[in-house]
Amino acid sequence: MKARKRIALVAHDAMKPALVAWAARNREVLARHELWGTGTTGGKVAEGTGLEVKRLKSGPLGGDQQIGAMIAEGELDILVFFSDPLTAMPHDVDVKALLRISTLGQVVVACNAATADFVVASSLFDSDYTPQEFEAAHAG
Ligand SMILES: O=C(CO)COP(=O)(O)O
Repeated sequence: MKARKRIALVAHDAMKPALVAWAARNREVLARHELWGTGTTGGKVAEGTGLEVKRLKSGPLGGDQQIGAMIAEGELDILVFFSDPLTAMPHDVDVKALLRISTLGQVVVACNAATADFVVASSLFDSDYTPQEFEAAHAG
């Protein structure tokens, strides 16, 4: 991972205000990185914060899968995904697939504001940390 992180922002409808509020609170930090988002989330974050967000398709229409494909290609470092734990989603399989490929791809995943705050506060966030180098440094 390079110092300039490639960050995907995704939120289910009930969680969009919380993600926009989180992004606004961390606007200065996020402005130094490359931001991607599913369609509606990306639009709301851009509108609410003035940050530049590259928008993919809406989640239920393939946006989650597009983000998953980027992760499979090694094109994203961090996924901030405020999922709704209280509502059944028609595209639940896409959500599961996205979290699965994120786990496999060593992507940093934050599913709520508490974790997202820890991620941006980490000393690793503004470093050239890579999970592979970290493992090598701490092996045996
Ligand atoms: O459904 C989503 C994630 O599963 C988010 O999609 P939107 O940002 O287009 O609402």
